[in-house]
Amino acid sequence: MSKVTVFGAGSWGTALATVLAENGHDTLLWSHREDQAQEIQQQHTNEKYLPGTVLPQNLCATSDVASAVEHAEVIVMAVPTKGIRETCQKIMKTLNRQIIFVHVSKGIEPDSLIRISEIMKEELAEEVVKDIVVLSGPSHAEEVVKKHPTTVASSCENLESAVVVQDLFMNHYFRVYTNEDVVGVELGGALKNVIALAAGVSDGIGFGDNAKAALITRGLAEISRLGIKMGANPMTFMGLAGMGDLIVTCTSVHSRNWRAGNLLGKGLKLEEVLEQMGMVVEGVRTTKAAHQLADKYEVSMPIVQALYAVLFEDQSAKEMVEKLMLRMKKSEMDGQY
Ligand SMILES: NC(=O)C1=CN([C@@H]2O[C@H](COP(=O)(O)OP(=O)(O)OC[C@H]3O[C@@H](n4cnc5c(N)ncnc54)[C@H](OP(=O)(O)O)[C@@H]3O)[C@@H](O)[C@H]2O)C=CC1
Ligand SMILES: O=C(CO)COP(=O)(O)O
Repeated sequence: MSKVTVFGAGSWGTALATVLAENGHDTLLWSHREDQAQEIQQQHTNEKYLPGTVLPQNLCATSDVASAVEHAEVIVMAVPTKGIRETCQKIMKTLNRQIIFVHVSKGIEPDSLIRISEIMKEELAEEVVKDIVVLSGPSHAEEVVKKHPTTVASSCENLESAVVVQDLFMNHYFRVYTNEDVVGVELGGALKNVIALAAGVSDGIGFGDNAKAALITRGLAEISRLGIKMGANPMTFMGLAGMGDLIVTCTSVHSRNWRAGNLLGKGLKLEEVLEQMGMVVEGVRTTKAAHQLADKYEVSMPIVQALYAVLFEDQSAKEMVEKLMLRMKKSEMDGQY
């Protein structure tokens, strides 16, 4: 049994804390809101993020950072990308020993253009980090708490730590594979959100399965092209953190990115969509980052460009689809990998 603290009590942090508690680990869930920590601790629910779910009785919660840090042999970071720096800074105030960090967030920081593990390395002192492990794959929180079979990858350059995290989470409904390609696993998880937004837009406009299959397939080509230039193993994009997560996010009503895209496709403005969602839509900031990365690495990413124009340049989604379709003709294999 290990002592684990999960930082971030949204849908995913709560679902993962549930898996850990059910696996018998002494699990503490940290929320930045006192009322939410109390709800989880006393009523064993998290109604805003996982309505109707009864959480394990042995799952404890707190909003006190110092006791959350004190508890942890392993820390799981489950806050949205934009909260990673701030949460690491809070943890650094009292952490005085070396532990394994796991992160489960799926984003890339605009402007700095760095991945989550790189952000964490900037904010956490070397002396307190044994390793940073990424846990990522096709895994909607809503299905995990129903114990529906789910598979993810545990990724770290140090395989030993990836295995430690595999062992922490593995059970009969949550299967964890190891993968040593951290760059590919982080990029796959972040960039699929951009394509899922586009798939939602397509569905919102009223296009059908042909269009969605095109977005998934050509989206994967864009992700792979960029990922390979950034040093990822191409095979990762065929795996759970690549194709697997792309499929689940582009096709599931659970996906906030798909749902946000769907509302955009129906004609709502981005600000209206984000207000209506009330949960994190990582793909919006990551579209900005992906657009910048395409420029930086000189990679052709037409779907990313089209979505950027819809989100940030007030272009009509329908017109952007037409532009995508009427680009210069090419071979399917042109600049593919
Ligand atoms: N949901 C899922 O199925 C999956 C999500 N992920 C990834 O996990 C990450 C977290 O997503 P998810 O749990 O779904 O998001 P949610 O929107 O469900 O919850 C976000 C949680 O983070 C809290 N929060 C927001 N900003 C901060 C901050 N600065 N410091 C501390 N806490 C903060 C929110 O609090 P408040 O209520 O006050 O806003 C809320 O509790 C994302 O990167 C997502 O891509 C990965 C796999 C699956
Ligand atoms: O990453 C996820 C599933 O693997 C969750 O996707 P959304 O953030 O779009 O809900």
